[in-house]
Amino acid sequence: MRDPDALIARAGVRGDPERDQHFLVDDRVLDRLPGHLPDRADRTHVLEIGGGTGALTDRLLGTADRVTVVERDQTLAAFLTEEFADAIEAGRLEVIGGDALEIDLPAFTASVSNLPYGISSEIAFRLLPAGRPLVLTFQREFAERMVAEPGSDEYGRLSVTAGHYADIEIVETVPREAFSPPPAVESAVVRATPKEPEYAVPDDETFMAIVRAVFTQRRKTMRNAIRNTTHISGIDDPEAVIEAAGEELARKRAGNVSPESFARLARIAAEVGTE
Ligand SMILES: C[S@@+](CC[C@H](N)C(=O)[O-])C[C@H]1O[C@@H](n2cnc3c(N)ncnc32)[C@H](O)[C@@H]1O
Repeated sequence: MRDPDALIARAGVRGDPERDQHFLVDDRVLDRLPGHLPDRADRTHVLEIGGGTGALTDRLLGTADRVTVVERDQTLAAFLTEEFADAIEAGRLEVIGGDALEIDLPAFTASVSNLPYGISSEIAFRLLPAGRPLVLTFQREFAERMVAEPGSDEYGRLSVTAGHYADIEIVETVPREAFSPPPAVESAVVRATPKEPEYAVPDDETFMAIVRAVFTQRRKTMRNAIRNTTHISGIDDPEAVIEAAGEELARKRAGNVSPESFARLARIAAEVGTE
């Protein structure tokens, strides 16, 4: 496997935190990342967002049939193309020099990525609906919000929406020193194993809009949160929704409402609350 420090030296770059560039330099963490995919994950086409100098790309080529890496920085994309010319030639690697938020992402069977932190949420919600296993590195605090349970301080919109698509687990925490340059905070590696939710929703958009709406008012009771956020939720008749949902839910705060109860609320809203 390629040495991460040697890759940085060959690329002749220094990670620029302003551009979300923190390169992983700890071999043990790098070696473990592909192995965090679920055992039965299909590794025929692994997508990596933010290739950097290619230390993770190299490990992915060791386990996947084919890898596509997206890198916005054109200097780094050019370096990856040169460094991994053999794999490209063999049809095992494609380097896309572009912004992962703007390009059409290719169909992939799994993704392992050390995400640019500035856009980790947007990227996660581009990847999760694909229903493929993901191993993603985030800021630790963000990862903790993803896995949080109802009733905890960290539980919120992110926990409900991520959990809608996948079982989310933190599989390891990564210290700042594992990166060059070190980021301001610790990181955590998350495994997302796709699943069908254990509840029915009228459609994902209605469910997501209601969750987004009521968490903007997380200190209010659900009764007031539903009333105050119809411009976000799209609910036309909040009083009918509150009445059908019942007093027990109306008195709770969003932070204590389970995903199943949000799903029930979305079903009620689709039935009685929207025109
Ligand atoms: C945290 S670094 C990870 C680099 C490498 N995978 C590693 O583990 O060492 C994130 C990388 O994403 C790239 N990046 C930042 N924003 C991006 C975007 N919108 N689309 C694609 N790549 C981006 C940065 O240039 C940087 O190389």
